[in-house]
Amino acid sequence: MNGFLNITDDVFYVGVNDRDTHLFENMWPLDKGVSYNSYIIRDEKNVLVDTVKVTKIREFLEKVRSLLDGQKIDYLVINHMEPDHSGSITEILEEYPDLKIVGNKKTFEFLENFYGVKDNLYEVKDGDELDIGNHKLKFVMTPMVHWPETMMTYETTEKILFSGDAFGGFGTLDGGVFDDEVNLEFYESEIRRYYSNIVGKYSMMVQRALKKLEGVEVKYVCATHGPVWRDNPSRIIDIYDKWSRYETEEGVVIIYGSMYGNTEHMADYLARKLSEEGIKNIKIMNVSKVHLSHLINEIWRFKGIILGSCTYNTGLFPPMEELAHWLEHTGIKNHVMGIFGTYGWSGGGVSTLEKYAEKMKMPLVGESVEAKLSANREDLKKLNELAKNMAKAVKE
Ligand SMILES: Cc1cc2nc3c(=O)[nH]c(=O)nc-3n(C[C@H](O)[C@H](O)[C@H](O)COP(=O)(O)O)c2cc1C
Repeated sequence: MNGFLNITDDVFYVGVNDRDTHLFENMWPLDKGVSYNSYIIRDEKNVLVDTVKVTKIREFLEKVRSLLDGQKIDYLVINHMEPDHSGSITEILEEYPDLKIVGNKKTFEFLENFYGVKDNLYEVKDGDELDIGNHKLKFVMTPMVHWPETMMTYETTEKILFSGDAFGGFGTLDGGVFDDEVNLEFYESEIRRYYSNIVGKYSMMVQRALKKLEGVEVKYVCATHGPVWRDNPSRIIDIYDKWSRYETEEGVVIIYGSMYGNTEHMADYLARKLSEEGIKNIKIMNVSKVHLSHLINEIWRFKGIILGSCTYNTGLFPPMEELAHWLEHTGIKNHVMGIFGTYGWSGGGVSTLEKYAEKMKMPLVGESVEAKLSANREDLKKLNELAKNMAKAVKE
């Protein structure tokens, strides 16, 4: 999107799209890119809220300059110090050397350590307010959502919540910027992929942050990534509440690891049986092919997980091992699990998954199914049973 965009008469979107970066944080595939959102409030004092990744500095500065048209920036509010938002601070300071940087104590530690900046600081604490004319900013500390210094800035006159990374997600803003202009199904999925992989580990802190916002009227949610919510801001707040309480939808994700197709065959069989039991949301995903972030996204969404692994060198198929490790890292809760797999001689895949389920405190819906090399008639019967139990468990 070229140029700046009005959110209200005095509040503007000056963010940028990144379609160049392959991996966010050098880990998460950006198939559909990402936006770095930044905002300006024009008033007696002009305020810039967050900046953008430094690779996009030229486009960003052009937007800021053309909007301000020679006026200065009085304050730069830093809600989050991760470099995809703080990366342009040095350049902004070169252009607007007199501005005051608004942040909390932790923000300023990061600011000095990252960029050597320690002057012109305006420190705020939870609940502090800053009067900039017609608008007033109130600062809400939201530590560990998902860094220690994270905070939100609430503009009390127009009721705009500048929320930092909370409520944000992947996906560039391709023309549509507001929730009423875009395909929400796509963005909600990408917001959940961001949430489940990056923020979800800190769900308890998200809940704390949401409690602080209870009773606060929010007419706009302006996050640092993804769409601006003006039509239905409570929708994204409610979704976040749900995800951070580990609330799930009825459905089952079957993730399998298979070298020669025998374990995959069992996954297909299970899925058909689940369908016959009336489950509509069924996803079969190949752990070797689909990126972890997409697997975790679907797992976070649906109540039922069925993991299937062939045995490899007495244990789990390595890509399944990686998924299991990462899933544990996210701290996911409130799911039910089913297990199946194959082996050739001594086994090890299924028993490793069973130990994993116990460690994860994920109840097994039924007996695991372990086939020797390929599923025989007896194994299929057991898979049928597993599907029935899973269908029952996710409907509860
Ligand atoms: C490289 C390799 C290592 C294996 N290691 C074991 C093992 O340690 N123990 C075992 O019981 N089976 C082992 N197997 C046998 C597989 O688990 C078995 O062939 C299974 O049917 C493979 O399932 P798939 O067709 O879904 O790939 C191994 C197979 C391969 C190719």
